[in-house]
This record gives sequence, C-alpha cells and structure tokens, in this order.
Amino acid sequence: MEATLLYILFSLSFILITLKFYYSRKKLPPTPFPSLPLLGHLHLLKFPLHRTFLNLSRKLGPVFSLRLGTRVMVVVSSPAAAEECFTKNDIILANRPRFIIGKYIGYNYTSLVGAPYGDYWRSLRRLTATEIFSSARLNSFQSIRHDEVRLMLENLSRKSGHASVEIRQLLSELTFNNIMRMVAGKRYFSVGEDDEEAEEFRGIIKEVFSYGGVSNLADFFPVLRWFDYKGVEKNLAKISAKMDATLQALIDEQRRHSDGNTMINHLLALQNSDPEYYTEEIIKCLIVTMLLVGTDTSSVTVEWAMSALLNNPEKMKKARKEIDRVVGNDRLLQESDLHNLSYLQNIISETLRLFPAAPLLVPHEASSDCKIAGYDVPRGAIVMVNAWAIQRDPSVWDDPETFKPERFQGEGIGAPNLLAFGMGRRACPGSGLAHRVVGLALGCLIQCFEWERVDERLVDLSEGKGASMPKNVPLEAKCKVSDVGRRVISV
Ligand code: HEM
Repeated sequence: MEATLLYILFSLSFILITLKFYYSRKKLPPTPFPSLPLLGHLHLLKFPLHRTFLNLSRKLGPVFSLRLGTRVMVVVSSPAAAEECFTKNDIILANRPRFIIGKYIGYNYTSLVGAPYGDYWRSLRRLTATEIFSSARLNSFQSIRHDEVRLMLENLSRKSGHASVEIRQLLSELTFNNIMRMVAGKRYFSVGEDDEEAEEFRGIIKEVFSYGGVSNLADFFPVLRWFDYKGVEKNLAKISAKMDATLQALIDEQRRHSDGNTMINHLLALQNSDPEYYTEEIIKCLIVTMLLVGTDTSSVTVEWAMSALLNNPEKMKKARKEIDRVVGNDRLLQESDLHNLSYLQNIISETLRLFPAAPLLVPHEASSDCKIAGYDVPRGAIVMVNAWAIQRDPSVWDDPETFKPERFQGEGIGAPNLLAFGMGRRACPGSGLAHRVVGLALGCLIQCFEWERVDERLVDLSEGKGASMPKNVPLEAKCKVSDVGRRVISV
C-alpha cells in the first residue's frame, strides 16, 4: 500500500513539474492565486458554477484559467472571446473532454454529445440531421407534440382553481413522453395508469442524470481510477448495464412492429441496408442521448418563462392578446401558428438569454495549442464558455438583468446574438425541436389559463443544482381555465 502511495505521489509530482515547466514558457490566461498543491483550484468550484466563474472573471478578466488536479480549464466570458472560440478556433475546439460518464453512459464516447471531433462524429451529425432533426422528420412527429400538449392542458385543468399548482412535473412528463413517442412510439408517463416497465425506465434515467455535471474527482485525478475511488465506475457500469438492457428491449419490441413512424424504426430500416454502420450500439446511444439532452432542457425553459411572466403580468397579457389575435378564440394554438407569434418568440429568446438551460454550454477540449484573446491555450485544455454571463454582459445588453422580450423585436425565431444553443460545429442540433416544443407548450399555457402569483411576493428566480439549470424552487402559481381554454380543451 505504501509503495502504491509513493508511486502515486511520484507520478503526480512528475506531471505537475512538467506542466509548470511547459506553462512557464507560455502566456497562459490569468489564474487565481493561490493554486493549492495537487488540488490546484478545485476548491474554488462552488455551485452554481456559472456564478463562480463570473465572479472570477470580474477579478481576472474575460479569459482566465484554472488548474483542476492534472487538468487545465480555460473559462471564456466575453462575447468577443466566445466568437473567437467558434470561428477561428472552431475546429480545434470541436473536441470534447473524455469524462468517465461518457465511457459508461455514452457507449464509450460514441454519443453525439461526447464523441471526439472527426469522421465518426461528422457522419453521426449527418445521420441525425436527416433522420431526426430535419424539418420533414419533425413535421412527421407534429401530431405527437400536439397530443402531448393537449394531455398536459387537460391534466392541468383538473388541478386549476386550487389554491396553487406546480407545473414542473407536468412539463417533465410532456417533454419525456414527447421524446419517447418519437423514439419508440410509447408514453412512459401516463395520466392515471402507469406500468412497471415505465417506472423502471424512469428510475434508470433519473440515476443517469444524477451522474451528470462536474461531479467526479477521478476526471481530474486519473490515478484515482486505478482503485475506482468511491466506486463511481462500478456504479456507472451497473447503471449502464441496466440501461442497455432496457434500450435493447425497446429496439427488439420495435423490430416486431416494423411499420410505425418511430426513430427506432427508421434506424432499423437503415440497419437492414448497412448493418456494419447502423449497429444496435449506435441506435441505443442515440436514444439515450435524445432522452438526456432533449427533455429537461426544454421543460426547464418553459418553467423559467412562466416564472418570468408571472413576475411581469403585463407581458403575459401582451402575449395572450397576440395569441387571441392570431389564433382566434375557438381553437387551440398549433405549431403552424408559431411563425406568426413574434412576441411569444421574443419571450422565448429573452428566457433563453436570462436562463439558458446549458449555462456553460457543453465542455469543449482543445485538440491542439491555440490562442484565445491573445492567450496561449494548451492542447488538452478544457474550454468552458460562460454563456450565462455573456448573455447578461452590460456592455452588450441594455439593462441586462431585466426581463424585456421587446429587445428581440424583429429578430424572429432563434435570435442571432444568443449563445444559448452554442455556436459553430458543435452547436445544438435540437434547437428546432426545442423551439417547437417550448413555443407550443408555453403558448398553450398562456392561451388556456389565467395565471396569477400565489401572493404579492415575486416568484423566486434563483437557480438550483442540476446540469440543465433548473429553478431552485419549483414554480407554484394560481391558475384558472380561461374562456378560450374552456372552449378548446375538454375540461
Ligand atoms: C431549450 C432547449 C435546449 C438548449 C438550451 C440546448 C442547448 C445546447 C447547447 C448549449 C449545446 C452545446 C453546444 C456546445 O457544445 O457549444 C447543445 C448540444 C446538443 N444538444 Fe441541445 N439544447 C436544447 C434542446 C435540445 C433538444 C430538444 C435536443 C434533441 C432532442 C438536443 C440535442 C443536443 C445534442 C445531440 C447536442 C450535442 C451536439 C454535438 O456535440 O455535436 N438539444 N444543446
């Protein structure tokens, strides 16, 4: 045991001396003082990270670096430096760090989110652009979204009129069922009835979510992996095996019903023509990616938007007026109306500006040495872009802390100066789907219900823990079915 400990200390010292020698010859971005032996700046990583990074950037400047164990992290917090990352350095920074979770949950770094930049990732991006995210494919799944939103409204109408309602669970069910129906043609949350298989699947996904974020020390101290510190890998391997078996069962079931319009069926048809490329692994990995990145991101965005609107009732009123004018008062808002609802779109842009569901985007990794804002960024550095801070930067945004959808007037869907979906090659491929789901759900909630805060106090807008920046306190509000709502949903 003593010999192992000596060996570990020797290896770490060697790595640190090599790093020190290397960096002394480079103009690295400024770094906080002090950096603790071995730990470096790990002790500074307090949640929420985007706020910690903003405070550090106020002292150190818009590009600074941290040493986290054996790794270097560069944090970018200005619009100009972020643009440099995704234009001049876009290819170099299109890589992802290999965190342990990617091995077990991302099928050995083959998921669309975690795969290294290269031919494999490019072909996956192309495949998903046509088979999942194209307008034609999204249109073909439109009835699912309408159906799920209608079910959410009916469910909410049964709760309305009570002292207060919570919408977080309903929104999670909406986005989860929407993806599950697109993927496999079945709902996993239902109103009233529930089954064991769905319960088990939800449990697995919840476990997987709990391992997200920067929570694993061994990612920064690879030596800890030699003895599986805290048994993280053993646990992840167990979860991964359970998840894999469940996903395989979904695929097998779809194989028996090969005539449906589901993502699995489309991928299985491709597998028939090219089994070498469209392996079961790729299909399972795509399913789990869709569920992990395509559900919470959209549901938290609707919850933030509703919270901001409850604190700004005149803006809620303005949105309802627009909906009544465009949609009329005898039918439910549909996806095809979204293009004509510019104020609703502005509300979504403003929500994504103030409350981006990926406040630090997804970590990037430099595949070779590069320069950002004149500083040397070494190969292998993790690069984080603080979109949350950039979107509140007073040098770019007028009155940045205020919720003002009007600032996006005339910019249409997906305002160009927002970073919430990232930029460049690794930007979010699901933004089109997200806009449809968020727009439809939010628009229908405004159309069909009268909303009010529980009391005069403003809705709390602090952010809680979690990869997708959920609200710290779930939104509670009073709601009553509106006149239009009574006409268009079965109450
Ligand atoms: C409001 C909702 C959403 C937000 C704010 C969001 C934001 C983001 C961001 C910031 C990134 C990383 C960009 C970067 O690396 O710099 C990302 C990546 C990604 N998103 Fe989204 N996203 C949302 C919804 C969705 C949905 C609905 C899906 C699919 C069902 C999706 C699929 C993905 C995938 C697959 C990636 C990885 C892309 C790659 O690495 O090549 N996202 N998203």
